[in-house]
Amino acid sequence: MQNTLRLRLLKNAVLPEIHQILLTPSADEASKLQQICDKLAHSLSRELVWGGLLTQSNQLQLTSVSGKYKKNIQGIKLQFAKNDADPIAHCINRQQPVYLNDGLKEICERSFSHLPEAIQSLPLKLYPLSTDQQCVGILALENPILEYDSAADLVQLISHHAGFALGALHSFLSHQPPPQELKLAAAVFNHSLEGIIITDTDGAILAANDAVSRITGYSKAELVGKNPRAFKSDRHDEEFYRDLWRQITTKNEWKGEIWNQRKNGEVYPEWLSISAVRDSQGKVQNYIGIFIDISKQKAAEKQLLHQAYHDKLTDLPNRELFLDRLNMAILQAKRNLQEVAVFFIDLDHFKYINDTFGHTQGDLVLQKIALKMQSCLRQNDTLARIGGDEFTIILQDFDNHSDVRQAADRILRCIEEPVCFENHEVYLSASIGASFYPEDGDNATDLMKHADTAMYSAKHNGRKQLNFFQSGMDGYASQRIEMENLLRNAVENGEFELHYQPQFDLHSGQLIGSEALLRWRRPGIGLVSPLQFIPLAEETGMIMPIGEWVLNEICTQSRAWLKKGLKPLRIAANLSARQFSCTNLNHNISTVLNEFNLEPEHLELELTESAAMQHVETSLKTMHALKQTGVNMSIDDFGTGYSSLNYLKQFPIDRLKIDQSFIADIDRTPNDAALVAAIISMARCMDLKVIAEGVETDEQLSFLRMHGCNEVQGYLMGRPLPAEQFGEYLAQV
Ligand SMILES: Nc1nc2c(ncn2[C@@H]2O[C@@H]3COP(=O)(O)O[C@H]4[C@@H](O)[C@H](n5cnc6c(=O)[nH]c(N)nc65)O[C@@H]4COP(=O)(O)O[C@H]3[C@H]2O)c(=O)[nH]1
Repeated sequence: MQNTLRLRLLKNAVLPEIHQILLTPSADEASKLQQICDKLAHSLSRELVWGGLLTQSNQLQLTSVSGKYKKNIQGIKLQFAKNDADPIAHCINRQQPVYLNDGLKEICERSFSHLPEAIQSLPLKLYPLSTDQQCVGILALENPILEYDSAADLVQLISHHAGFALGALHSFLSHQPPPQELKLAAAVFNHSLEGIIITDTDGAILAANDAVSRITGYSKAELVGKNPRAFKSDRHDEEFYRDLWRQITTKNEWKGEIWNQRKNGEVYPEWLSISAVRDSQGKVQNYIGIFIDISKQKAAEKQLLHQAYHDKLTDLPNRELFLDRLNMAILQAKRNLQEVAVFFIDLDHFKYINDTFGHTQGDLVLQKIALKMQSCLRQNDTLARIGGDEFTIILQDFDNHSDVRQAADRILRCIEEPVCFENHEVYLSASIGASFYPEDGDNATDLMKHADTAMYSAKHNGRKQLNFFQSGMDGYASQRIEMENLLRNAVENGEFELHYQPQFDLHSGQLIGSEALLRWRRPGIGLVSPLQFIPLAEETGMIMPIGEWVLNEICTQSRAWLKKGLKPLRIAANLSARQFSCTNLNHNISTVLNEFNLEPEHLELELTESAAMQHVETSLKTMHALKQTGVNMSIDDFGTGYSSLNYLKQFPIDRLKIDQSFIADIDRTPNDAALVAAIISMARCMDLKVIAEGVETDEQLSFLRMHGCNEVQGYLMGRPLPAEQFGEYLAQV
């Protein structure tokens, strides 16, 4: 009873300590065995306890010895026979304790012959250190004296546990890389930039490296024992996690992007791979999660995606995104039986802004225009920039077409408000074309094409307006392309000619000049009015070579008439707004005058009021430069624009040309009569000459004379004539 009690006490005291030794993380089997020997020698008061481990060459090496003769025994390798007659082989093969009455003498006597007789013959009991599958060594204890004999059970239990633990460690080590590699693996684990988490099968974290703490914000102490569920964000639903675990169970791993939460609550994306670690029986032992924080990559990816679908200058959606949204809008409208409106917006004469102020300022203006347009749209309307000065809009959820018209009017009005930048103020306008789903097309391509066609029609009809697409406009678009091609060849093919219309002094009645008016003699068609092709030539830039041809032709003709002995005559040339904004215009004019040896005062440049007033500051500079060349200058179509008198005073011009629309109605519309009278008196005050064009009747002529108009031009006095006929006319006057 006493022995049983003592044994129980011993068991309670010794077993946990032995377990502690066995579970302490260490790969050194001999040292664990040594600690066990020491513990048993001390607790059971034995003079000799030793432990031997089986070597690869099948010897038993006494790696651990406790007791007085430790030094003499430790390290000895015992050779033993394979059959059960050898007690060591018996213990190992049968996995049973073996009692040695004659102690060490019974095993490999030669190995211990140097020891004192008392030790050599100390009775011993050998216990196998074994698992079910294999034996890794032997634990030997001085034979228990009788009173402690019952401790044999305890020693057997210990040897069994030790055998199991050492066996497991042995098989682990035999599958592991050598210690140097183990150290390297540990270094990789600790210093890896990837977060590495090892959990048990319940998901409790057993180990986490520094990167995990850095990424999640939890300290290592906080992490151990925690379930990675703590990192869950609300970005994924339960099905996502169910699917994740389904994959780990069936495919042993899951890889993918996941949004997790840091300790501070911040949700971030990570690239995570979770693998299940299984034992040789395929049973899951652990889970290993390896992840990297991809928030920076995600941000860069987002940025790239944004750039791919947005315009760099205005940050508005670009063509790709616009088409994508339009397709969506069409699908939605199809479902809800609704309409979609598409606007194609082109700024009128935007090129002048770039040409005049430079591209940087031009870009600034575009940004301001984009902001303005955005401000007059609803939140779910899409505004995109699809090219230089081209914008497109998708409108949804409107009741009728008049709502769409109102939206377009709002846009037109806000574009017409002055744009201020640095010390400048510019006035712009736009032309808008609109098409509707399903009326004008059931797909994005057709709707865009038709809105574009409608926009060209708006330009053709005088700009600054909205035109809805109509089926006949298709023809207009193809006509336009055809016309553009024909115009391109017209200069080269010599299809242009100039007609000259005389201008007279109203008081003396003398011929004082002429205006050169362009005609296009289209093969097979005949003469085409400039009104039919000048706007297109302006738009496409074709006006530049055409304008150059006109100036050259005027000079050639003047020289020819002079050569014929005719009196020199002032000839007025119409200058397009595009030509006027050309930076080396004054140089070109001087060159051509020099080339033909003509006096500059015999050339007059007519600039329309709207072109002159468009960029007044620049106009002023250009006009002064032109004036330096000695040519005359006049403002054409005066009265139709919005001249600022303040600027007008500063323009170095010689005459104002009153637009023929006022002259036509002088005798019918009192307002026009009053306006013409006012223009004449204002010009007089400003010391400018006034010429009235489109004079067709004697009444108009009398009115102009009565109000002091200086010069006149019109069918009443003479129609425009081809050069040859005009030469003949000149010869007569
Ligand atoms: N009803 C009526 N019309 C009269 C009368 N007297 C003259 N006209 C017409 O009025 C227009 C006057 O030219 P504009 O105002 O400069 O208006 C010109 C001018 O703006 C432009 N244009 C003509 N030639 C050129 C050119 O070489 N370059 C440029 N950029 N534009 C040109 O085309 C416009 C139209 O030219 P045209 O068809 O030749 O038309 C001419 C002329 O034929 C009249 O008594 N009654």
